[in-house]
Amino acid sequence: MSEPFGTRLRRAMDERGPLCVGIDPHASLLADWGLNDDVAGLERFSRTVVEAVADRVAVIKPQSAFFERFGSRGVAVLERVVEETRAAGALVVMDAKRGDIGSTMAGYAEAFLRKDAPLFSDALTVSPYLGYGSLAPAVELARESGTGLFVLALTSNPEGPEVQHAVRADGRSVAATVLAHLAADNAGAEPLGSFGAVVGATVGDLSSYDLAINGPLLAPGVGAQGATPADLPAVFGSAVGNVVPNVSRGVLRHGPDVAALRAATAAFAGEIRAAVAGS
Ligand SMILES: O=c1ccn([C@@H]2O[C@H](COP(=O)(O)O)[C@@H](O)[C@H]2O)c(=O)[nH]1
Repeated sequence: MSEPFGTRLRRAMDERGPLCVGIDPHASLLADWGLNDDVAGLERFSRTVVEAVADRVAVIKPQSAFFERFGSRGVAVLERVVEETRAAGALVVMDAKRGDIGSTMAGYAEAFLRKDAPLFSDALTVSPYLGYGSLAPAVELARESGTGLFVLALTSNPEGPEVQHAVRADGRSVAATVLAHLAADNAGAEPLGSFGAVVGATVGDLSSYDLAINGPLLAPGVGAQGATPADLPAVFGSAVGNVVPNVSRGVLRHGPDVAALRAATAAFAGEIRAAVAGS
């Protein structure tokens, strides 16, 4: 049986720090890097990021949307990015935000979490808004293949609260319900469960939420969306040690120079380390 994602992630965070660098090849970034908005530009951009940082950060998060927009040739680039990232020692969290009825969810799970799949990743972002139970096939396959999930709970965008803060008949919010399901799926896991939540670093006061899910908290929003590493202790409180902060554009805007990408990554990593240590 494969070593669980949560165990591998904890080790990677301890060895390399918790920073996750996102690969988000926006058309505007390709232009800023002097690249064409085509498959060759996509490939050069993504593989430069892998070369610059995959040997030094715990996690790389490719944003599938920016590869899918080029069709099958873009997806082929994504396959190479996944392979090269893992070869360089970083874990891959595929940000594809999949979610569907259970029988279809099984197909999505096979696409990303089955060991011999071309896009086999260490973890996948998923949406629970067809009901957390619809994710069961992905939870089951993740357990089998030693992979993980990051379930959208409290997203970093301003539109999220209208759904996520909605209160159910039992008085509990939708997001709190997602967190409670994750805690149940992570019960008894050591040192960390494999089923994480996406909780934006921009969301502000989380004191009414129980973030003690015994799993990782993927925190987008640092950098371009306005949150800073210094905000993390106040937002996540005692759960800050399980936070995996994601920075995409905040690092990527320093390319295409590899040394500059590395310097930006090191600066974020240092600020995050200092913020977490001082909390
Ligand atoms: O709540 C969420 C969930 C996912 N994301 C994704 O993270 C990155 C953020 O990129 P930045 O350039 O650092 O803003 C991007 O891929 C989003 O789709 C998120 O921002 N918020």
